[in-house]
Amino acid sequence: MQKLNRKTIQGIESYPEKVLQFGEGNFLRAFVDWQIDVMNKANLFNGSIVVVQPRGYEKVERLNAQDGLYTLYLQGMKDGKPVKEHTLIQSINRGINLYSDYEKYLELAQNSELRFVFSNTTEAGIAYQETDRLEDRPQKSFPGKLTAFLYHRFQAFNRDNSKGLIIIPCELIEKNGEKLKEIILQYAAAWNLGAEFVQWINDANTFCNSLVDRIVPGFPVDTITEMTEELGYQDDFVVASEQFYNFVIEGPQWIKEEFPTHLAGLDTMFVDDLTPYRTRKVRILNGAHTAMTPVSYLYGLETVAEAVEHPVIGSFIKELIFDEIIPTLDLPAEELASFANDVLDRFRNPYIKHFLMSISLNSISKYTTRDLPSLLEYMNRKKELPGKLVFSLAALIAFYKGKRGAEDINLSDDEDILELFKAQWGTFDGSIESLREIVCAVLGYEKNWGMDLNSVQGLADAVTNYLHEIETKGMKQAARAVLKEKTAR
Ligand SMILES: NC(=O)c1ccc[n+]([C@@H]2O[C@H](COP(=O)([O-])OP(=O)(O)OC[C@H]3O[C@@H](n4cnc5c(N)ncnc54)[C@H](O)[C@@H]3O)[C@@H](O)[C@H]2O)c1
Ligand SMILES: O=P(O)(O)OC[C@@H](O)[C@@H](O)[C@H](O)[C@H](O)CO
Repeated sequence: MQKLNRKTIQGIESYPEKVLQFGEGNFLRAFVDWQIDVMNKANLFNGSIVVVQPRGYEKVERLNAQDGLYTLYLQGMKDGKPVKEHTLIQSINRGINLYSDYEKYLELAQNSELRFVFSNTTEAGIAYQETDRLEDRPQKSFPGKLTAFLYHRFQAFNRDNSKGLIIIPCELIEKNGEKLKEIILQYAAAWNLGAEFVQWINDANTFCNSLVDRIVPGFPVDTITEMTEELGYQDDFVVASEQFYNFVIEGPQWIKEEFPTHLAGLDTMFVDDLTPYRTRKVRILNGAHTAMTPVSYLYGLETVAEAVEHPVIGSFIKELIFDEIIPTLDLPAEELASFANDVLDRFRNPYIKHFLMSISLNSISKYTTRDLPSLLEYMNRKKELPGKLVFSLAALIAFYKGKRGAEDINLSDDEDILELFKAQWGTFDGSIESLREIVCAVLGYEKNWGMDLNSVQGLADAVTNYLHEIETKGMKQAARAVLKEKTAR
């Protein structure tokens, strides 16, 4: 079988390099790079992407072996009909290995046609790293790397304001653009880059906050053999995604002239305030994902679709969304219900296997940003605890015991979180008192929750009771019981 690259596939277009992208991951390839490919194929953007890997370099080298080409499978409902299609994405021109080719990175900073920066470095990526220096090749952090790039550009073009960039981070954190800019200015101060550089960052560059939405399970492990036969080439970067997408960019309307998604029939939105879109998406879609994962996995299920279609777990998820998350949001009820129903349909997508284990990564911090605000707001509004949200917190603590029956669970989270759970579950003697101690220690881990959750009235007791039920009766019985309850015990 021939390998995918620009020699084996004829007629691949090349475009001037207009975009620097931090991240070679599945999501960006199925989202931003796809949108740029759609615009290029409609002769509307005429630009290609240079990818740098935020950490390491192996993937970018492997992507270069395919000359940046890869296949995107889009599978799901499109205009009301189930559609499964694939397309060869040609928008990535090359990747740069920052460890061996840092000079090429600096050369790119001198390219006058370069205009955009996109990134997706996970929720952990937009962070200041005190040890980063301007002289490092490369800096450890993504914002450190970008600051060095921008400083080189500022010098190369002699402070020219017309050579600034439009910077659109896609990380799922609040005010991602503002946060990134803040850290760049922090580096500018720490590295003594001068007031003129700070002025140039402020005047010449446009930092946008953004919200992204598309379910991208990534490399289709279970169907790659049939796909390879269908494609007729070997592609190590195939990415599978749903059809649905939503890209909301908080930034000036003039960006549309340079990034004309609307002319290509893409409904990417440019808005003044993305807060309502973000809250709705993070609380309903991501909140449901994070809350359903430990419950469904310990129930014995593997994928999101199995969970939503399941008679018990499916009802659990619906009640969680409609009875406990939606009542804490301020958008019109009909709009929220329609969004939630669409989300449930997306979860049911029969074409893609979205594994619960892949969603489970960093679940403890995800619960803080995606579910805890709903739990606290519910308590604030109704003066009682929401049963399913509390139950899912108990299920999360059970999940972090690291066992599903005799099977080990491959937990993936920050070292301190894994240590906390290991130490706590290490003390478990089978009694409810010992479970209470575990719960109190977890709820008291302020570093994660941003507060001591033991101060939420009744929460420690309710979590302990649910955890006791999960431990003694098993998830199947415990989940069935919680369905009948309106509030937490
Ligand atoms: N896959 C989806 O459905 C989807 C949808 C919307 C948003 N997202 C977000 O995108 C992020 C990446 O998802 P993906 O599916 O592309 O995963 P992936 O594993 O394919 O890619 C992860 C990317 O993040 C980088 N990275 C990982 N840890 C990092 C760190 N500590 N600092 C800097 N960079 C780091 C990796 O180098 C890689 O580029 C996730 O955090 C997720 O929140 C994913
Ligand atoms: O990608 P994560 O690990 O941050 O979260 C898992 C899912 O909730 C997430 O990927 C959603 O599928 C996505 O946010 C949909 O746009």
